[in-house]
Amino acid sequence: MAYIEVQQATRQFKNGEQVTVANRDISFEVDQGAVVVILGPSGAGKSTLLNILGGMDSPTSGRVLVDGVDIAQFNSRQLTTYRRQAVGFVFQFYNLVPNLTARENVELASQITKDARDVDETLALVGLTHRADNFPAQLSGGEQQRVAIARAVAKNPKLLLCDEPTGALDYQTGKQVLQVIQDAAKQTQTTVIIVTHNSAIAQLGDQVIRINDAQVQSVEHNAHPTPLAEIEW
Ligand SMILES: Nc1ncnc2c1ncn2[C@@H]1O[C@H](COP(=O)(O)OP(=O)(O)OP(=O)(O)O)[C@@H](O)[C@H]1O
Repeated sequence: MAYIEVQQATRQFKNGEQVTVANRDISFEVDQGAVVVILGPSGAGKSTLLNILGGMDSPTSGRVLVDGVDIAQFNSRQLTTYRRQAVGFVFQFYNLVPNLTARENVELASQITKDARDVDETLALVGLTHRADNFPAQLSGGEQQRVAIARAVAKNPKLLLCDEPTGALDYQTGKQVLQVIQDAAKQTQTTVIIVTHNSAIAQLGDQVIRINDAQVQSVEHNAHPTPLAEIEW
């Protein structure tokens, strides 16, 4: 059985008379430890899908099996536990706590998880040992994003969800950050889902899911993902 199985997931939003279908009959499977890129234009429904996988939202209908459990059936308390224990998030704008140091930001995440990784080892994993005592404002964008990755990975999550993780970074820094995500994921055997509208990033995925107009357009398996150093965008 695949690690993630999304089966005909639909998410509708109702606003008075108006109904928006953000995800329509979405189905795909993901193997454990895979790096998956979800690609699609603005408004295609990527964030909606990521929110569902991350337990921040539930589909209106359909099943979302993660490690054999249907999270679409979870009540809000179960979703909170799922988010806390099973999911690491990396956002476009880092979302670090400004008055905590890099180490303290990572500690904050590890403290709420049962099976957390060692904080200093995790900072070393993202190459930030020397910046551990700095506050976010003292760090570059790329360094802040690496703290955010460390914070997500420190929870030892089943799933690492990244929403446009390079969206606020320049070209070279963006590449370095993707490399950190890829290396951290492979070393920790974490399943990674990266949402982006940048089709160049798709080449690094073990799997690429293209979404358009709320639906899955194609699912591609990549036996030989392109090494990041060779990807240009
Ligand atoms: N809470 C909501 N209420 C109503 N409509 C929503 C809500 N969230 C998303 N939508 C609509 O669902 C559709 C898909 O939105 P979504 O944010 O998932 O797309 P996206 O692919 O992530 O876009 P972007 O790349 O611009 O973030 C859009 O038409 C959006 O307006």
